[in-house]
Amino acid sequence: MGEVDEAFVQALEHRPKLSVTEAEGIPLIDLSALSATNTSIKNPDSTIRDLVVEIGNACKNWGFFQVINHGVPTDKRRSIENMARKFFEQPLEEKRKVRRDEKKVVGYYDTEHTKNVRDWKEVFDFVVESPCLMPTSPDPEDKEIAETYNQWPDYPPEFREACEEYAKEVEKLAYKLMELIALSLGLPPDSFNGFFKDQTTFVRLNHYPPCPAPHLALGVGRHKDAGALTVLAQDDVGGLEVKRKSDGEWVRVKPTPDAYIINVGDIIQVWSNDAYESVEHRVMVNSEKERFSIPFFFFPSHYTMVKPLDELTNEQNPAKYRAYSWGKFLTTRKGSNFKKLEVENVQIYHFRVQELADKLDGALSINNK
Ligand SMILES: O=C(O)CCC(=O)C(=O)O
Ligand SMILES: [Fe+2]
Repeated sequence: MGEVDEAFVQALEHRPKLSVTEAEGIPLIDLSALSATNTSIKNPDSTIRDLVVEIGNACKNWGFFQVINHGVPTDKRRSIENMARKFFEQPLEEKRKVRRDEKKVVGYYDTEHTKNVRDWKEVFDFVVESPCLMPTSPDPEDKEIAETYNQWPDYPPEFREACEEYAKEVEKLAYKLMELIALSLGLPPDSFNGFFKDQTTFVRLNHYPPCPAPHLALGVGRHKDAGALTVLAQDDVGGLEVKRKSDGEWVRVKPTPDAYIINVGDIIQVWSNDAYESVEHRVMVNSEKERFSIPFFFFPSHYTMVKPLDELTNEQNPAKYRAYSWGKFLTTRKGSNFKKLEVENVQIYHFRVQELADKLDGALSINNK
């Protein structure tokens, strides 16, 4: 077994077990009720209501589920998968022509770190709305906003079209899922839609090459997704592991052909005031096979102030988080991808009301707003 650069090596307690626990019980949800001609989310009949209960339970108990009969055309998925394969096959100097840097925040990148350990992967990112508006600096006083444009490679020639068409289809699915989630929280279905006007959503093409030391390195280290919802396509190789809520065990999400893996992100956790929690996950690599995956990170507009929804808080269940600016949060995270930080990255628990109270050593009387 070969060795890898020290930058990739996980601390002992975070190294993957090479024996795999398959995730029995990650809910598999059939969305065909949504495409039946006589049903609509706006006017839910009993089939939609059953679906809403299923989605609510999956969000509460797992934070992760898979969907089938989701309405995303298979040919659009095949096409972006083929483009990803062709793009990553190229020599490094070709891929680096569209590399990401501190100014161009999307494009090709092969040195991402998760919690200060380098990931065994290369990625290509593109924003779904181009230009996409984002603050230029994490400094709360700096109000400058910049337009982000995608960088498209010359090869393969159909790359851009395949990416844009795919994103359009997955976006429709993401909106439907947010509507079902709203209903499952007892809210009107369109409760979240307004946050996604001027969205900062991006799609990532992930390529995990075979790794000579899969017992030391990870494709992506343990993390939670910061956005609202992630809609993930994985190929048939497998490697995604989810930290099971019931016992903290890392379990593998078995690939289901053409299904999407959906997970609740930090923003839904905050909006729902912890009714639904964002769950930790990571990606294992293996020594024989390369793996591809395509997450769609559904992100609100930069000017969204993320906080528990008023409809979901009251005197008995006060807001557990202070409002934070999504744009500033995102810019802080993006900036940190370029350096190996000595300190932990910004996390939603930094905005927990309790956290603040603890910090001030009880001097503060908790403000329920
Ligand atoms: O590749 C995967 O299966 C998941 C990747 C992931 O969790 C991420 O990019 O946030
Ligand atoms: Fe993730």
